[in-house]
Amino acid sequence: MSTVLPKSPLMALLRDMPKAELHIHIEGSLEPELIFALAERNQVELPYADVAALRRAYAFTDLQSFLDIYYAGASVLLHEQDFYDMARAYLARAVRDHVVRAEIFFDPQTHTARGVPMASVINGLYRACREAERDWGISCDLILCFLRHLSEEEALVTLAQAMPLRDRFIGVGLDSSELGHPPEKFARVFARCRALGLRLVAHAGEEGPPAYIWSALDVLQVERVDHGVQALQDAALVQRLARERIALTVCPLSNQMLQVFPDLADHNLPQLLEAGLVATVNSDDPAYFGGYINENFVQLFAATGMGARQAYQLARNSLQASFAGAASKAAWMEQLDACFVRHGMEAAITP
Ligand SMILES: Nc1ncnc2[nH]cnc12
Ligand SMILES: [Zn+2]
Repeated sequence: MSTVLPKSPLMALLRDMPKAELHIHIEGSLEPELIFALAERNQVELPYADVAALRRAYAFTDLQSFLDIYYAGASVLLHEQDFYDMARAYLARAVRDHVVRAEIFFDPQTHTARGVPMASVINGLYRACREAERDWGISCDLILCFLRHLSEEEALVTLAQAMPLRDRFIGVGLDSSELGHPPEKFARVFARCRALGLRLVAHAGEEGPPAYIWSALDVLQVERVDHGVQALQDAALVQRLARERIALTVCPLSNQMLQVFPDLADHNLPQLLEAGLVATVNSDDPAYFGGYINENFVQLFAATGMGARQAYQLARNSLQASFAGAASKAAWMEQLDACFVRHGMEAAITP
């Protein structure tokens, strides 16, 4: 349930500023209403009577308690059109939050395990991306995630299944249950992806220890770390992340809902910025965690007391850390500066 917050110039700026969303699981954007509509369309039985009963189940104690419900929700996705509808709905919502660039995670193994063809998953999502670019001017690309609770052999099979559609996704990631499944379990599949020229990211340091962030960097050679909030426990790791300008895709409302930081006021994002890290704000699974990207910004800033300078830094970080081309990034940076001037916040963008 989102808190009602006072309208202030800062909150208006947070909502209006152009930003990139770099950590969004498309299956986590499935709203309960769409889950029920797809269940009916596809004749899938759900273990919940109605939307309200499903929403009542969204009381999570940790990552695993969320994942169990998230995978159940995804069971209604069967046909290419379902994947298209889900991504179209997310992208329409992202445009309203002034997202100019979205790098969208998807979990193919959740679907291929139920007999859904890989092509249905990728083609539906891909068509939604291209049409959103055409219709709304948002830039978007897909990142295929391997489920880390499954084996590396299964990840290798998944990669082989996706190869005929290699031009339809730009990178790979690693998600699902973190504890007990360290990044190095996926060394070979990531090496293969690197050789294929795919961009590399991985969830690390959400619930897991700093050691998982080290191995995501050293073994998988990722370019960004998803979450990474546990990095602050390790001063040498913070130095490394800052020196190499490795971005962290932080998800405040997710961290609150999964009890990583039960109180948003205690979230360590202000300290991550203070330490010189390239932190960004993202929504993770917005349909489950109470808000899309702007809600993450607004609630985090209201709880921590951060101001316009941090807003500028976070928006810049997101655009800079995206896998978009240099010309697009330069254009978005200009739009960002213009937005701060329009809001009378020039002081926040002067060095
Ligand atoms: N927050 C999260 N962590 C790991 N895997 C996920 N899959 C969807 N959301 C996730
Ligand atoms: Zn995530």
